[in-house]
Amino acid sequence: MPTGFGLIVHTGKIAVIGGCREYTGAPYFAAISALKIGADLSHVFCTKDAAPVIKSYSPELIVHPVLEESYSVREEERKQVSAKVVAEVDKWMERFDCLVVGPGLGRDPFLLDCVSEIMKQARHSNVPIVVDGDGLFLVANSLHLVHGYPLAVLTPNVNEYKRLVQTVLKCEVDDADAHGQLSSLAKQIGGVTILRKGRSDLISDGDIVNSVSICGSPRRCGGQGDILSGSLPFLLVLVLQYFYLGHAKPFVAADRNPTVLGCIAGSALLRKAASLAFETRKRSTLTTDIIECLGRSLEDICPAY
Ligand SMILES: NC(=O)C1=CN([C@@H]2O[C@H](COP(=O)(O)OP(=O)(O)OC[C@H]3O[C@@H](n4cnc5c(N)ncnc54)[C@H](O)[C@@H]3O)[C@@H](O)[C@H]2O)[C@@H](O)CC1
Ligand SMILES: Nc1ncnc2c1ncn2[C@@H]1O[C@H](COP(=O)(O)OP(=O)(O)OP(=O)(O)O)[C@@H](O)[C@H]1O
Ligand SMILES: [Mg+2]
Repeated sequence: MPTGFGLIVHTGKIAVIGGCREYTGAPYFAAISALKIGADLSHVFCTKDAAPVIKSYSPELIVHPVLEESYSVREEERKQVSAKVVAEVDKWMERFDCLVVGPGLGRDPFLLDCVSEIMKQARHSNVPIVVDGDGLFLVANSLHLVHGYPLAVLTPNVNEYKRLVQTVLKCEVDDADAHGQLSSLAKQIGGVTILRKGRSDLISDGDIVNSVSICGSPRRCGGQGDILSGSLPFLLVLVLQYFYLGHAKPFVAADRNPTVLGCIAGSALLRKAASLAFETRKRSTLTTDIIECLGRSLEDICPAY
């Protein structure tokens, strides 16, 4: 990865699609992590009742209260409301360098239908998409949303991975053949990049499998996955920009898939930050403590000077 990038590269307007009545922490963690590692602007598209809560966490975030859940929309209004929601996000689309779909999104069917349309628009505009949390629930039931899209990254945790394996490969998770199974899964979804989170993070686009196992944290507080999904866009965009320089056809010319490289960097960044936070906070470590260590972790991996 090039050094000094923080000074020269403008990467980044990131949008997180997530945040509903139940979950306001996850989209905040993802969006603030993007800013903490170098994104210029971080937007959150969430439901109307989640928006004031997320706004109150931080003045740094741009929060759009546009998503709707079934309970707030009458049956006969759904088509019209859906078109409005999709248009609200679409008018911003060309300004975004990457979307993160899923942190704290919830599983409301109407909301997920709208998010499917948003993903189609993003794909149509060639915007990279990181799919996490409830976004993976959506994708497991609607694989066509990401199938064959080289700019899609899926970041399943243990449960989300199990669901993907069951749905796509029609079998159970086989840890004796973890690399082979991950590779088959990525191939079956048309070569998307999958980052399987766990004791070691495994990353594959269906070709080789990379493993990141540098020291993380033994503390498993909720929200660490959200830091990862929020950090990935900046790193993906950075690596993609680097590969595009001087390459007419980056996916052909590059000897490594840039989305895989971005995932390796993201995994190392988070694990290092979690380890730094645990050094001082020990068992009281929370996600906010890890976010505070992202800057130091980034300097260790890729110094600004
Ligand atoms: N503060 C917040 O608002 C948070 C909201 N979240 C959101 O909550 C929604 C559901 O996400 P969850 O992560 O709960 O999804 P899951 O339904 O996949 O549950 C994950 C659970 O699996 C358990 N687990 C972890 N490792 C395991 C292992 N090796 N074996 C067995 N169980 C293991 C953990 O206890 C974890 O709670 C998503 O939208 C997500 O983004 C989470 O991101 C956590 C933080
Ligand atoms: N057993 C483990 N030991 C060390 N690090 C781990 C372990 N499991 C996960 N991690 C690290 O924590 C990160 C988040 O993974 P995790 O499985 O907690 O995601 P998640 O369940 O989606 O989190 P969230 O609570 O944000 O939804 C991974 O990238 C990985 O590096
Ligand atoms: Mg998660």
